[in-house]
This record gives sequence, structure tokens and C-alpha cells, in this order.
Amino acid sequence: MRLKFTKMHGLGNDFVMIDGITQRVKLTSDKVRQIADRHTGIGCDQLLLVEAPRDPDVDFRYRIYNADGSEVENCGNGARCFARFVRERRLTSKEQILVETAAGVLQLNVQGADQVSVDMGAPVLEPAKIPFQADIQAETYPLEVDGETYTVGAVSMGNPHAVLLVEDVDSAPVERLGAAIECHPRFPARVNVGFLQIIDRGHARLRVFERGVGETRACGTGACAAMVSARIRGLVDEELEITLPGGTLTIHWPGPGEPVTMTGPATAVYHGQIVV
Ligand SMILES: N[C@@H](CCC[C@H](N)C(=O)O)C(=O)O
Repeated sequence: MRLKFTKMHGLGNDFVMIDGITQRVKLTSDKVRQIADRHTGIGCDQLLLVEAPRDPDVDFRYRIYNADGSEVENCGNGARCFARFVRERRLTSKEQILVETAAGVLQLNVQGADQVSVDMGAPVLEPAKIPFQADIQAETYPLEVDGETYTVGAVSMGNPHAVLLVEDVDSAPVERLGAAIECHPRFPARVNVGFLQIIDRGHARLRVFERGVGETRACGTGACAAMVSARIRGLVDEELEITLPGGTLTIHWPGPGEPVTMTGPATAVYHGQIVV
């Protein structure tokens, strides 16, 4: 199968974007892993497959695959890249785009040359829906990992996130603790793990160990989950600039029951073809 693709990134979280509307595409986990391999494939954190919608009231549908081949529900940086991709491929000229994902319908607003703002929907905090094993919903939970107890927030942005507060993201044990929490038995669908340093009520720093990938240079849903966890702990205001290793996202969240809005850049790198 010969596939045309576009390589894109959102703050260094990189994607292979495939147009499944004008080409016939059949992906398996093995093929996704082959494409995502940084030595023998194109290399990416996630692959996004754009398809025609099932619901005639929305514009597109897309599916998201992690580099390990697993299909997942949501991807914030991917949503922004998707908006630019469908416009640059001339699949739409709309500035406001509705797209079906496994996490529900997202609304994307293209703003100027490279900024995209995404209504990411309301966060889910009920443990069973994250999914996270806990008897009752709480702001934070004690989580035992390798004999030590850590305090974590648990949030779903369509996909599951654990959020830990740290003094300094630079020295946080992202690789070791991220990998241990990703597969913790209390997160039965595995989990993305964010390490959040609060600077002040409007600024924070974040590193994310992503489920199915490892540490990435940025994670959009991770930034939204970090905002939600920090805000329900009373630590930040409703607008927060979150700086990740790849750059800064602006996250807006008034509070429980309200949608989270994420704004940031999306960049196309090159177009190509691959035989898989
Ligand atoms: N990089 C993404 C998140 C991609 C999915 C995640 N690894 C998961 O398994 O849920 C983002 O920008 O949100």
C-alpha cells in the first residue's frame, strides 16, 4: 500500500497525518508501529487518520494511534494539526471545523497563520469513567508505586491522565515514575502521566510521559488535564499558560461542568509517500 502523508507537529509532539478520504487506507497496529518507527519508518508520536464523518452534521472524523500501535480516544496537539491539515489539503476552507473523535465531537477554530483554538469538552472526574480505581471521587488520591506513596490527580479529557505536582520539572523522575504509573493496576486502560510545576496562578511548567509513547515534547490533553487538576486544587486562575519542553499552550477553564479551551500552534513539516 502506497500512502501519501504529511509530517506535522504541535510544539514538537509529532504526527503522521494521513488523508483517508481521497486514498484507500487499511491500518493495523503493526503498520502503525512500522510508520512510527524513528529508525525504519517516518517516525512520530502519533498517527492521525482523517476520514469522512458518520454524522452528516459534522465535517470530518479522525482516528488516533499511538506510536505503539494502540488506538486512543483523544489528542489535543493532534486536533490542532488536523485543522491545519484539512485546510492545507483543501479538504475544507472552513475556519470553524467540527470533527468526530472516539472522545466525542470537537470544535476547532483556526486563528490566523498558525494558531488553532480547540474546545476540548468538559473534563470527566468520576473515577469509573476515567477509568481509575477509587471508592469515591476526590481532588487527589494517594497512589502507591514501588513502595512509595504519591499524591495524584485523576482526570479524563476523553483519554486518561494522572497529574503529579512537583517542585521542579527539570529534576522530576519523568521516565522512571511515568513508566511505573502508566501501567499501574489502578488505571486499567493505562494512563498518561503529567508532572506539573506551578509557577504562579497564571503560569505553570509541565512534562508528560504519554501512554503508548514515553515522554513527548508536548501533550495537549495533558496540559488540559493539568489545568483541571490544578484548578480543582485551588492553585490557578481560569487562564493558565503551560510551558512544555516544546513550547507554550494557553488553557482556559472556568470550572467544573465547563469545557476546556486549548490554544496553540500547529506546524506542517513536509509531505511524502511511504510504502507499507
Ligand atoms: N499527544 C497527545 C495525546 C495522545 C494520546 C495519548 N498518548 C493517550 O494514549 O491517551 C495530546 O496532545 O493530547
